[in-house]
Amino acid sequence: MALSCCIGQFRRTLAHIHSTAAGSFNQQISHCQKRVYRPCTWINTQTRLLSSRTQQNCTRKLVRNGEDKKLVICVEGNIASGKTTCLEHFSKTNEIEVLTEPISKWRDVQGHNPLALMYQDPSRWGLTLQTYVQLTMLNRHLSTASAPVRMMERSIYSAKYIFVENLYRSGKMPDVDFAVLSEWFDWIIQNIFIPVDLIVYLQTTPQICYERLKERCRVEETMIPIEYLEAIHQLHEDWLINKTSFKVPAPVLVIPADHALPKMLHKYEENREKILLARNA
Ligand SMILES: Nc1ncnc2c1ncn2[C@@H]1O[C@H](COP(=O)(O)OP(=O)(O)O)[C@@H](O)[C@H]1O
Ligand SMILES: Cc1cn([C@H]2C[C@H](O)[C@@H](COP(=O)(O)O)O2)c(=O)[nH]c1=O
Repeated sequence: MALSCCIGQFRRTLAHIHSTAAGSFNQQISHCQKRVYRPCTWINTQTRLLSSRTQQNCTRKLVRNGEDKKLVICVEGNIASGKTTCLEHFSKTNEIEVLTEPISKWRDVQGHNPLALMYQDPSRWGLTLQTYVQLTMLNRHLSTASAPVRMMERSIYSAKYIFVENLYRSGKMPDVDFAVLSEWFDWIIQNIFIPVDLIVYLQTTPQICYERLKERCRVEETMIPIEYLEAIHQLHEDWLINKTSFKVPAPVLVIPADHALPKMLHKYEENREKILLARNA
């Protein structure tokens, strides 16, 4: 009842906002959020303001139309933990749309390979790669849904909480680079609605990932030492299991993923319903 009241109130506010001029548009939002938005084509045509299922107390963010209705599941895990293989499995289901990581873009942006550059010289190129990862991840999150359920590989959250954090903690990202990236990230999270209903965490041991990574043999990753995978593993554990590092944006379903492929496929089937019925209230 309270919710429908709130939605009704929100719709009235929305109708009012839509019917007002640009200046008034800014006023309406800043009244609520103490921030001023400059209306632009993208905002007017692609987004709307929404008091959504995760936003209360008059907090409003830019939202793409329909984004609040589809189910979003992010598959998280260490490098070579089996995320792509898991997504491939679920991609055979009609109502599921699968978005793999935009790694081809990280390997080729206008002829440059920021992923390779980052591995060659993280202090120099970490910011470059992570800025681009953040942009392409945001783009993935905001892309138009083509099915009622979206499963995506990683998220804008893990890019920041795992990879940027690791570069910074290991002394390979200068303070100023970390500060700039963090301000960008915080702005995005505070101002753009990025819904996640469930995180599926493929929990592996670093040694298993190391073996799978060697077997996959991606050229940029040939010099990755086991210590790097151990650090990435610990950051995942602290974020998603111990919950001692950063806010977790959705409930977490942990799937132990050290097993051989046939057993993993069986586990995915066992968890299918839990995954597809997830809804982050
Ligand atoms: N359960 C598994 N057992 C053995 N090898 C696996 C398993 N799952 C994936 N692989 C292999 O390990 C490598 C990494 O898997 P991938 O799905 O690409 O991981 P990610 O997307 O997490 O980096 C690939 O060569 C893949 O074929
Ligand atoms: C998100 C993210 C990824 N990377 C690197 C880590 C790996 O080398 C690849 C992703 O490979 P995976 O097999 O899909 O795990 O990209 C990075 O350096 N920074 C990031 O934010």
